[in-house]
Amino acid sequence: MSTPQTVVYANPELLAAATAARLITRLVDAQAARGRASLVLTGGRTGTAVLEQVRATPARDAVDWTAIDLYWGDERFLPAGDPERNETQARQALLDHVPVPPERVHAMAPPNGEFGDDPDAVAAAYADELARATRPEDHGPVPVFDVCLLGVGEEGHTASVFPSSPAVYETDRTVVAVRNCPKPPPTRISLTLPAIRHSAEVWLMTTGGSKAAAVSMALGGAGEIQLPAAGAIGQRRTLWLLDKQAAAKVPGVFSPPLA
Ligand SMILES: O=C(O)[C@H](O)[C@@H](O)[C@H](O)[C@H](O)COP(=O)(O)O
Repeated sequence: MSTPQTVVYANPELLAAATAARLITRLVDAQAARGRASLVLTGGRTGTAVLEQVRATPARDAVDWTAIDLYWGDERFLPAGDPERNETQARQALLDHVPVPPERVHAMAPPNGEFGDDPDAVAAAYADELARATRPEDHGPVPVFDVCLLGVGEEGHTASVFPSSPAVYETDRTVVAVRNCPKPPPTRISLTLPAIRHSAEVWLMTTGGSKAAAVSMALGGAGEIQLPAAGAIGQRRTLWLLDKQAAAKVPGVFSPPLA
């Protein structure tokens, strides 16, 4: 497992633009090496802003969008097309603007989809889909995602794994239903930390002073039960991508001048 690296940006806009550039380069490198790439998307303002920046840059066309598999780290259990679904927001931000084949966009099913309104059934189906997508070299129940994008909540959640929740104690399943979420909507589908940790690289991205305490605790050695984001670690790389406000309580980190 990798040791977290921290990169601080002067403001959220620079974080989103620079992370979009970093992501494009990472995907291009993965495709150059293996002819394909896999990416786990996240909901939330920061994750969506990064996708919007990917869409906006000409460099996006360096990625072969027909040779990428897209997954989600979590999904709000809302009907297809609901504006609050992470899938809806990702499609509007980027996916509707690049030629990813529909069969390579692996959305978590909605309650009005083929697996019905039982979130446990939807979670199990997504776990099966991930298992089917694995190759022998993945050596596990989910693919080794090239990059797993994640946000961070004020109290330290990531994906939809919340502090001291049943999901954070999950050691076997790769995808679970989450109920009674402190962050609406109350019902979600989420990768578990063991699934997230199967990624080659995990990028946690967050901004704003309200996240500073959680970021400081996560990077200061907090345990994953109380601070699930602390357990989001990549096999080869773990990046914390922060603006100055979110990094304000992280000691000794290089911080650029305010742009
Ligand atoms: O469905 C969601 O809401 C996300 O998956 C969630 O994990 C989000 O990334 C964090 O809550 C941070 O959200 P912000 O970036 O908007 O602060």
